[in-house]
Amino acid sequence: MSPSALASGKCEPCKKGSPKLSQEAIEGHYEELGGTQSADFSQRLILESPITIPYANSLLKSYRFKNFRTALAFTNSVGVLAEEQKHHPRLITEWGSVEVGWWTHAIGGLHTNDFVMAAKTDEIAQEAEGRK
Ligand SMILES: C[C@H](O)[C@H](O)[C@H]1CNC2=NC(N)=NC(=O)C2=N1
Repeated sequence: MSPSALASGKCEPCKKGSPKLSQEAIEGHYEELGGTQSADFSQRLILESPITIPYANSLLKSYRFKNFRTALAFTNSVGVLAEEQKHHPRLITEWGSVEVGWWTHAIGGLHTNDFVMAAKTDEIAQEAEGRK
């Protein structure tokens, strides 16, 4: 799947028994997302953390903005997408940046939904006002 294929995907209902992605599938999707990155993005994948932290096995990315207003507008757009797709991120909005975290709490790990949402979030960011 290319980044644009991921971005045009739809989230499927995810229940407790849904399978987690394999390490191989995660790395494949992660590379696909990498194609949409630009230098001012920082994206990292936290996998197999030796300590128990709430966001181990999640897909995190910081998007930078010129001020708080534009960061908040982007946050709200991602929120609208989340409600549409019924898949919800962790959002940390600060002056000049928003950190978006995707993971699937129903399975305690990463699902294709997370990569679909990350690709859609990148698209929103590309159109967002006040990107830095
Ligand atoms: C019933 C509802 O669709 C589920 O609880 C959804 C809601 N949004 C969700 N969002 C995320 N990130 N992970 C989930 O497992 C999840 N489950």
